Amino acid sequence: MTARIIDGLAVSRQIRAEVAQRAAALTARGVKPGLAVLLVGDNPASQVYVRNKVKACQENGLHSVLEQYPATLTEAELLARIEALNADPTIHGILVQLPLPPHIDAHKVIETISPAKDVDGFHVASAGALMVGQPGFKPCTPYGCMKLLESIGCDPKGKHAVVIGRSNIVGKPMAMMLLQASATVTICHSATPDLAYHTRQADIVVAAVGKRNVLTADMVKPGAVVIDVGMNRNDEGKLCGDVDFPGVSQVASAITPVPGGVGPMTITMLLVNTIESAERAAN
Ligand SMILES: Nc1nc(=O)c2c([nH]1)NC[C@@H]1CN(c3ccc(C(=O)N[C@@H](CCC(=O)O)C(=O)O)cc3)C=[N+]21
Repeated sequence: MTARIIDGLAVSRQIRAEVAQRAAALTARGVKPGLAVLLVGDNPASQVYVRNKVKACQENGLHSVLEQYPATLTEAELLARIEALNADPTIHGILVQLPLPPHIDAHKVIETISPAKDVDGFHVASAGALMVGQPGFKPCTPYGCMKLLESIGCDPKGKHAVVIGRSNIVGKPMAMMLLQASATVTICHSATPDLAYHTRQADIVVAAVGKRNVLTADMVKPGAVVIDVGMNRNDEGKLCGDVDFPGVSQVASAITPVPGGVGPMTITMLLVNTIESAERAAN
């Protein structure tokens, strides 16, 4: 079997077109959706990411503010900046790019963002809302993975989904979203003794570890759907995921590539959350 490749760029384009329409409608009503992106320090990868986020806003009719601060910014200064943005009616979403310098407590920073503007979905209130099935912002990466499943007509209901990785920003919320969609969910992680035992039973596998070749062809049930959240570099310095793509695509029925899979969806769902926030503010 050769798997269908799930095109994250194409799905992104479609959702971004809807975002642009909603942004235009809001703007016509006098509410231009606005995102503030805060970057502390000069991590080159972070600079590329935040620029891509700002660009995506511009392309789809959202207002964005990029605030760049030196690594010497104090935690108190950052918290004060967030408080000001919480109170700013032109801003509907606040994103503080991670990682933060070690002298700043990321947890404290995230908890200072108003849950109403937490478009990353990282606040404990957002995590709690997801857990109990209440409205709140969903973390963009797993939310994007759900949209990718939807795009190929894969309904998790009644399926066995295996999530590899238990991070607060991907693994845990991914498992919650799949559970909400009525999948039977297994969460595997670094202390799972026999990962392949679990993945071989999965109808859906989501790999979110941050390590190459975590999932190989022998670990996948024929016909399974495979979502690769990994972002790694191979020996040639090329971007690659957690999944052995050439091998697994011979066994799976559908698979996301890296790049061009989950990555673009993360930014797309950030736009969706920001629009959602602006719509709530306008109503
Ligand atoms: N507060 C916060 N929110 C985030 O959402 C957040 C963050 N901090 N810190 C860093 C990670 C990483 N992240 C990515 C987003 C898009 C791509 C993306 O578009 N990737 C492209 C390729 C990009 C390339 O070629 O380098 C793709 O996979 O096709 C990747 C990574 C968001 N993050």
